[in-house]
Amino acid sequence: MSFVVQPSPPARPNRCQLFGPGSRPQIFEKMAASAADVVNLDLEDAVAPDDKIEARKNVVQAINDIDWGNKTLSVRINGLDTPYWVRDVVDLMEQTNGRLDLIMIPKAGNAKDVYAVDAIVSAIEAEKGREKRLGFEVIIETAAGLAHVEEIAASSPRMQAMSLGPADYAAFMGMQTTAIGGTQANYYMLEDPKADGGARAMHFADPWHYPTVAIVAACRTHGVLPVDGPFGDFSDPDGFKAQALRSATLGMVGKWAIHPSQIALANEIFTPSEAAVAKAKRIIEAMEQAKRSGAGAVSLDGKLIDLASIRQAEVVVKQAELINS
Ligand SMILES: CC(C)(COP(=O)(O)OP(=O)(O)OC[C@H]1O[C@@H](n2cnc3c(N)ncnc32)[C@H](O)[C@@H]1OP(=O)(O)O)[C@@H](O)C(=O)NCCC(=O)NCCSC(=O)C[C@H](O)C(=O)O
Ligand SMILES: [Mg+2]
Repeated sequence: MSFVVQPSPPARPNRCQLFGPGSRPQIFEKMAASAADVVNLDLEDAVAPDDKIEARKNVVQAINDIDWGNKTLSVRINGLDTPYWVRDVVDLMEQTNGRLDLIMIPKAGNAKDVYAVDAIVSAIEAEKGREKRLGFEVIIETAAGLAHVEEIAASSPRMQAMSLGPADYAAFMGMQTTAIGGTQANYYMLEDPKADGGARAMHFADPWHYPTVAIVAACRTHGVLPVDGPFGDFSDPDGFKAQALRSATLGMVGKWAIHPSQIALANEIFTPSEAAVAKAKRIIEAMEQAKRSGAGAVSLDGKLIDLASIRQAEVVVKQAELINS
């Protein structure tokens, strides 16, 4: 046990982050009317270089003009290795009305990347006398980002969320795939040749397991929301759900949607089911009784529960309360 208490992440739902290119203003109203908790207007990789300036203008106008309701509103700026990002930040800070909640920093490679954006945002916030502090979210999608994941999570009090970007991650790691997330056909093990009469079933492994766990650990240490990134094949709802279930099981709180058909899937998987909440409440109740009778560990439905079970059950109950609040 550490003397350092694990800080809580921001208390807001983040089950689904819906992305849309800044160069496609026709869909902005649909994004605002969607059931996603977070809307991400994109200035980065979904916008062609020739459209960057126009997309920035569209996004500034949309932030000011559209009713975004109670959504968390975020803009993904261009990467710090491009000529666009400084103007992205300055225009968002100087030309919008204060509705913007977050800036998403793509390809964050170390804490200095976040510091650079923080310096500009802090200066303009102070100059303009803005009372609402803009938050940051980052994408871990490079080898450097993964190597420095913890310092990035700890980089600024503005940090609210951290996503895995499987497409760029695969590219920067030199992985042999062009798919965006999900099962990789060549990442499997064959059953022992001596087992099952030599039939040799294939067992697919999860190439996203390591970065997912690294992100979750860094986020949980520093009070940041860990989020699963995009699943590119929007014609494969089962594949999306399987990926989302894996990341939810490992501690992530939500997933990106790159098409409206993925919003309900993400919301379903990252909302604890009634059965899961009921079971969690039974565990808490049983442990309350156990504590009153002086026991630290008891059995419930033929299984061990102890004080750690309370903490596990509270994760489920708190997540459900957050969503229903
Ligand atoms: C993927 C798309 C290009 C598909 O667009 P489209 O062909 O228009 O789809 P549909 O015809 O099926 O659309 C059906 C209706 O839904 C509306 N629509 C489409 N997309 C969106 C959206 N994102 N938000 C809201 N509404 C949307 C259409 O207008 C249709 O409406 P209607 O006509 O009224 O029925 C497109 O979905 C798209 O652009 N998606 C977002 C792409 C994006 O932002 N990508 C960036 C994030 S992923 C990434 O960057 C990788 C990551 O960084 C990494 O490294 O892993
Ligand atoms: Mg990317």
